[in-house]
Amino acid sequence: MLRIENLNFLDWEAVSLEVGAGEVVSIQGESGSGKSLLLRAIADLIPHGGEAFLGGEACSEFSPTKWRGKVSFLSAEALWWEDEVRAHFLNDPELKVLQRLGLKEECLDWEVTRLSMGERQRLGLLRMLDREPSALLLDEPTANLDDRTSAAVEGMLLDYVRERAACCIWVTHDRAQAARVGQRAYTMVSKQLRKVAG
Ligand SMILES: Nc1ncnc2c1ncn2[C@@H]1O[C@H](COP(=O)(O)OP(=O)(O)OP(=O)(O)O)[C@@H](O)[C@H]1O
Repeated sequence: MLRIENLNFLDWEAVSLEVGAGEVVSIQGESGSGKSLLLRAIADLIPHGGEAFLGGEACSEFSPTKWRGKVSFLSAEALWWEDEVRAHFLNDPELKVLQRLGLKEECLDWEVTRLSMGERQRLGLLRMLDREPSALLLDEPTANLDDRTSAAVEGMLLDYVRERAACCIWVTHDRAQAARVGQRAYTMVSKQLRKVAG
């Protein structure tokens, strides 16, 4: 379980939330309402008060790198630090996995600079799953994708959550997607996280 206790950042109201193993919680909200900041605070990427726990262990008991390996934040604009795509992976993704997401086998040999936004987004997702996180913090994971590829990404993420009993928070602007993927739905309004359904 991912448990968030009184997590606060900037002047947003403190957030407390539990996400069970194999559960997806969706978060919607207007642009600039603080959804990304919340995910970044949970991933310990920005200064915050309160605490997040994974399986009963507090974030503060982990090194930042270890915590982020277990509780992974996926931004629509993931950062790439090596020139070549392959260098970002611990294990090369299987061909059938690349094909499922509509990626070419040779894309692992490409320079990061030649990737389209959608290719970056899908490879960023595979890079995250390669590290086998226990919790996924997804910030608009299908933002740059066409409908068919978006469905493939959605399916892969939901398979991972189910098979690994991972905890997942999924930020999206797509109301239909929020209803499809989430067992519980929240919205960020007036600097508060409010439950809307489920
Ligand atoms: N260090 C900071 N100090 C003050 N305000 C900040 C800081 N970092 C971000 N903000 C502001 O906080 C607000 C929330 O940003 P955030 O990226 O979380 O929005 P969001 O809900 O994810 O939006 P979008 O849907 O457009 O991605 C924005 O107005 C942003 O400018």
